[in-house]
Amino acid sequence: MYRVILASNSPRRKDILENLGIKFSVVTSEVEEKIDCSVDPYNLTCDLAYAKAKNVSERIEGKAIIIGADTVVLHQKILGKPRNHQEAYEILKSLSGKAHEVVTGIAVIDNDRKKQVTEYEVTKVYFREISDEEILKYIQTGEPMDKAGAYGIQGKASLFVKKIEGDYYNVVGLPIFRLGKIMHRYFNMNFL
Ligand SMILES: Cc1cn([C@H]2C[C@H](O)[C@@H](COP(=O)(O)OP(=O)(O)OP(=O)(O)O)O2)c(=O)[nH]c1=O
Repeated sequence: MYRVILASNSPRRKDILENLGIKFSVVTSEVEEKIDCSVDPYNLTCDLAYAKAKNVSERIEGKAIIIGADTVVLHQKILGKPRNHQEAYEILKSLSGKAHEVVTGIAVIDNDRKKQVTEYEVTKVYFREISDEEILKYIQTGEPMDKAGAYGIQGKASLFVKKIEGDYYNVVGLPIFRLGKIMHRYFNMNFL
């Protein structure tokens, strides 16, 4: 039986996988994430997800299936995590009243069979108009700072979301529908 390792520091990704009742361990990757806005954003998330999974696969002993992921928000440009409150304000202001994409790249590596699969998932998110006062109050909750696009749909930013098209879990950081398909199709593993 293969060990499953989640190569992520994100508590949200851990929660999503735990929800499925799968046995896995977490090993945080040592990849320093750099968002190069000149590259194709879909490839970027795949490359970063792969770099995280690969980094962990090189540091562990024994056979394992390693899962890495990377999430960005796309609205005119690639939006990662805000560096400070001012940037969080600017990002949220730009998302107000508009639709944007949340893209998560996912990489799965089987270190024994030297097999690897990388794909990405896109979810469209529609925000209502958000007033400056609401943006400032939201920033005070502390929610935006460790999240791509400066918001968490699973938290108080749910108040801003009119509708979404696609996988909700993809927005939270782990496209579970796609991951389930990859595991079944390429790694012969069934989460059910
Ligand atoms: C848009 C959005 C993002 N996010 C989070 C998911 C990711 O944790 C984070 C994007 O940052 P990532 O760089 O993808 O991940 P991470 O640094 O948190 O963890 P690691 O690299 O170790 O895997 O934003 C939410 O939790 N809710 C949301 O609604």
